[in-house]
Amino acid sequence: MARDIRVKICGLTAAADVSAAVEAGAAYVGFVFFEKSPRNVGLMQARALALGVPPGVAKVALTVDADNATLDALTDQVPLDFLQLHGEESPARVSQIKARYGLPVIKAIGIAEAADLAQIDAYSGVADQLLIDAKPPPGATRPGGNALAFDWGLIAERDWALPWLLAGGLNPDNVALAVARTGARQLDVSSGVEAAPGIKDAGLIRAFIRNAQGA
Ligand SMILES: O=C(O)c1ccccc1N[C@@H]1O[C@H](COP(=O)(O)O)[C@@H](O)[C@H]1O
Repeated sequence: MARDIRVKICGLTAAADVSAAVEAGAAYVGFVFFEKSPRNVGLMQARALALGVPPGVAKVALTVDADNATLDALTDQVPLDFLQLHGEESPARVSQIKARYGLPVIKAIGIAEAADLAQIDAYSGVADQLLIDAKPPPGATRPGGNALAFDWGLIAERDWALPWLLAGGLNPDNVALAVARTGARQLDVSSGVEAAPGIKDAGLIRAFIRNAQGA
């Protein structure tokens, strides 16, 4: 039987990839605003992509420790449904951003060991959703999008009051196991549906969502 799993396809840079994600059944599409990422998009590029997203599919902007000037321009130019904060934003900064922009916030938390799970509680009162991702490896040039999974056993049998997404190293081959091990109802993927860093593959997007939903 098909599972009711909501999928976010992140790091979209082309209209054809947005269409592929939407047609495959994505619940969220994500645009990366981080210059060191191969998936980085400019404001006008993101605006054009976001305007092509149909109602019912949430548009998410991913930023990393962005300042107010950057977020002012972003939220002014690009129609958005969520901000995904993927840096070291403190709980106080998350609250400030929520109040200033009036958008729900997804806060990314990097996990490498059990002690990192304490971060989840720290953000539970302020974020609208959590994104539980692998902590970047030493020397990484970006805090996510590294095709790296964490030990799913660390969150097996766990649940939190907030809605949450599982991320980090997911791909069409491991997604069913990830869902079975963690009980995640929402998933986020970027590298695992790419032919090369920053180049999405429509076939992999379709396979990911199909395998995630067990269809
Ligand atoms: O995708 C990026 O380049 C990126 C840059 C900076 C922060 C986060 C980024 N990606 C997010 O990381 C997770 C996991 O990605 P992956 O599936 O392991 O490639 C996901 O939320 C991406 O959107």
